[in-house]
Parts: sequence; structure tokens; C-alpha cells
Amino acid sequence: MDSITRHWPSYAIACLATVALILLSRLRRRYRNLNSPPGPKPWPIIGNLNLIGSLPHRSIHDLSQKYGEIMQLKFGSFDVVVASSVEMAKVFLKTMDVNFACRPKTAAGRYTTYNYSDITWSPYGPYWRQARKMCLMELFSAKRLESYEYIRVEEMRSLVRSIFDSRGEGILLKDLLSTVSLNVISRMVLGKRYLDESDESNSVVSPDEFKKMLDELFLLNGVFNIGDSIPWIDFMDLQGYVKRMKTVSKKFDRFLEHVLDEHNERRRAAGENFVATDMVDLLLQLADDSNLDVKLERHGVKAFTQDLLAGGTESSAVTVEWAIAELLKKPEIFQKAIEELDRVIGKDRWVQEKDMCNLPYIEAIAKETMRLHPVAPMLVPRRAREDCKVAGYDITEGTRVLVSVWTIGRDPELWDKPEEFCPERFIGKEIDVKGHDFELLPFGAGRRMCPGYSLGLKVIEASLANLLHGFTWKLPSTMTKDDLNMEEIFGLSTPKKIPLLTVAQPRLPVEMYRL
Ligand code: HEM
Repeated sequence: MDSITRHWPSYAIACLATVALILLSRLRRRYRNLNSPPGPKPWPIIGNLNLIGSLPHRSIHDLSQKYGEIMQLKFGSFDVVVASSVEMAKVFLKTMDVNFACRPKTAAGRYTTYNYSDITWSPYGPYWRQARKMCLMELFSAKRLESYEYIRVEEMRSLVRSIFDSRGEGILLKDLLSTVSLNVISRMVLGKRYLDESDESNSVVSPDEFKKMLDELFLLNGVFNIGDSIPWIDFMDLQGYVKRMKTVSKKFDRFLEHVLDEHNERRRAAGENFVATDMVDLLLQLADDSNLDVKLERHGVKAFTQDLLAGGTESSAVTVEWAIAELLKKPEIFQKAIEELDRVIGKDRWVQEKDMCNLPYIEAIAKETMRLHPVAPMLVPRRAREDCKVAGYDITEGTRVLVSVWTIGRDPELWDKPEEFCPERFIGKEIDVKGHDFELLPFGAGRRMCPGYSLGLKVIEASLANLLHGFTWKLPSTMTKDDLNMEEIFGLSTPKKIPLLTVAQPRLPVEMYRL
């Protein structure tokens, strides 16, 4: 109340300015005779924000059922177009991809990624293009990923060992999964686990604290921050998100400064003989390269490093947790998966990445999980770079674009009994998740598609396969499958609202767990 009283003159000016802007934009539309996509009538100032609940992808899904495959909403003073069919996704992410390859400016991009210096929030242009080139040529090249396979194998073993040690007890699966992906990604990106408490030099932040920081970063990068839609009231930070963004980015900065200092020290000490062994080494080398089209500054290296750590940790853990939760609801799927694993792998070895092409049923479980629980249900927002026409409708420059892969994954025209978890639907079908088949786009498609998809997919498939191969999974004895809560929370990723608590029992001969 105090803050509103104190700021009322700015508040009044803000309201007037917004009303004026809306009237102006309506006049502009009428004058230009624009034919906008259908959508609900917006209110002054808030537009259609009143229709968006705590799970925006579900609210938007419901609206798209009424207004169709392309609809226009108003979030405060911004036009938002939602594409929710294969045809529309193709237009925005393929045919006209270059016009929609920009990101909107958001508080998250500004405060948590060194003022849009990372890959995810940087605008379309030479800096972002150079970043993607680095991903393609250096960070995620097939050769580089292969060279890090031993890390994934070691971390998978340590996952299996911790589950074995907790056999028969309730396990919070996502915690263990996040540890694996965090360790895999820190070893690849930072050169060591970094968050290993046993290592004295890693005292900057504890693993638990770091996981909390990542959760917070993911949440804040996906939330609907009102100030992003109604910039005039941004300064009030009504939801307190901006304050949280500043806090979390300070914590990350402290950690990243420590990482870069250590890496630079190692480089200095090695002198001429220095060989890059991790992604931060590579980024620091690129930062020294005077031939780069756009200079990569220290804050850019920090922003990229943070992007890689965040992108690589949360998404795969979230996906595998959903997969096991779905299977606990349908034990017959466990049975089929185990039959396949016993037949192809046998009981005397663990699953390796190269086995995946012979495990179509496990692959199908992963795809079915990503169909029903895409980590980013509306991808990451895009922004129209120029005025254009889509399906006969006018889309004006600056319009934000959401592609609802959540709705596409539930389209009854594409999927039989879409709400049912049924991996069989993928057996014998050539549908992949690599951005070619627009009915299944968990990693997006086009220029802005996830650059880490092949690493993400490797981690998801290998952990899922080994969890199913090594253990039988049950709910705690006090729970039935009907008690299993399948609600989600919305952020940049969409994890289970209530973390999955489950009980594992070893399935293979006991010596197999002596890893
Ligand atoms: C495990 C599963 C993963 C899923 C489901 C996932 C999903 C996505 C999605 C949906 C996008 C937005 C695409 C778009 O706007 O069209 C994205 C972008 C991105 N992802 Fe991933 N991702 C995963 C793993 C990773 C990994 C392992 C990394 C890096 C280590 C990563 C780094 C990024 C980055 C940097 C972007 C921004 C790309 C840009 O804006 O140009 N992701 N991811």
C-alpha cells in the first residue's frame, strides 16, 4: 500500500500512458486496416492477462481450443501470437523462421544473463550467430560429445551406486537425477565436478545451494513477470521477481568469477603447453581470439557458461522424473521395457549409449514423455523482427510469438487418445525429436532450436534405460498409483509440482552394482 501511495503520480502517468498506447495501437490498426488473428477482446492496461492462470500453458491451450491454431492475445501492451498446430509451427519455425528468430526483451534476460549476453536471450544478430557457430563447431560437435562419453558413463555408474545404496528406501528421484546431469555438465563445461564438497577448493557454493540456484534461475526465466508486459509498472516489481532475479544472478556471478579465475590461473601456469580440456577453456580461448567477428567479453564467457550449466542440468532430470512417474501409473509398460532390456542387453552388463538404436521401446518411452511433458511447453518466446503476413493475418513487428508444443502434443487430429501415456504409438514410426517432425518438438526447431539437444537426448535415454535395466520401481507402501500427483509447476522448465518419491529394488545380479 505504502509503495502505491508513494508512487501514485508515476502510477497515474503509467496508466494514462498505457491507455494512450492501446488507443494509439487500435487507431494504427484501424488506419492500416490490419487483419489480426482471432483472439479474446483485451481489457485496457492488462490486455488478456486476466485469462492467464498459474499454469500459463494450460490457460493458453484452453484459449486456443476456442480461437484456433493461430490466435492473438494481448499481454499488457504487447501483442502475443500463439501457434498451436503443426502447420502454424512450421510457418513460424521453418518457412518464416528468420523473421521470428529474435527473442523479446525481458527482465530475466536483462538481470540474469548479463544484459542478454547469453545464447538464449541474446537478440538475433552477429553476436548470437557467432555463439551458435561456437556451439556447432566447438562445444557440441559430435567429436567433442564423443570425447566426453567417459564422463557420462562414470556419472551413470555413480547414479546406479547411490540408488543401490538406498534400495528399499524412499528416494527423491529428481534429486539424484539432477546430481547426475549437474556432474556430467560441470565436468564437461567446467572441467571437474566443482560442486564436490569433498574438494576444499570448491567451497564457493554447496551442491544443494547450487541446485536451488538453478531451480530459481529456471523458474525466473519462465515466469510471467507483469513488468515485461506492462513496462510502465516495471519499477514497482509487484511480484518481487526482479528482486529475486538480481539476487540469484549475484550468487551465480560469485561462482562464475571463481571458475574463470581458476581457469585463467591454470592457463597462465601452463603457458605455451596449455591444452583446452573443458568448455570454459574453449570459451576463454575464443575470448582471446582477435579474429572473432564480435569480441567475446568476460561477461559473455560467464553468460555462456551459465547457459550451458542451466540448460544441461534441469531439463534432462525433469524429463526422466516424468517418465518414471508415468510408468508407475502404468506398470505394464515397465514389463515391456524390461523384456526389451533383458533381450537386447542381458543381465550381465549396463546399457551403453550405442545400444540405444537397438532399444526402440525405451526410445519410445522417452518420446512419449516428451510429447506429454515437454520441458518448455511453449518453447522460449520469439519476437517478430518485421511486419509480415501469416495465414492471411497481419503480424506486426515486435509481436511476441509462442509455439504451444504442449497443445500440438495433445492434438486429437495427430494422436489417438492423446491424454493417454502410450509409447507404442511411436513404434515403427519415423518421428524424431530433432526438429524435423513438427508434431513432436521438445527441443524446438529452426535457427533457435536447442543447441544442446543431442547431449540432452543422450543423458535422458541413457539414464532412463539404466534406471529401468537396473531396478524395479514402486511407490512407497503408503501410496497407490491413484495417489500419485501429476500436476506441474510452470517456469522455463515444467517439473512435477510434488517431487516423485519412489522405492527401487535391484533387478540384476548383486556383483553388477560393484562399480
Ligand atoms: C534435456 C533436454 C533439453 C530440452 C528438452 C531442451 C529444450 C530446449 C528448448 C525447447 C529450447 C528453445 C528452442 C526454441 O526457442 O525454439 C532450448 C534452447 C536452448 N537450449 Fe536446450 N534443452 C535441453 C538440453 C539442453 C542442453 C544439454 C543444453 C546445453 C548444455 C541446452 C542449451 C540450450 C540453449 C543455450 C538454448 C538457447 C538457444 C538459442 O536461443 O539460440 N539445452 N532448449
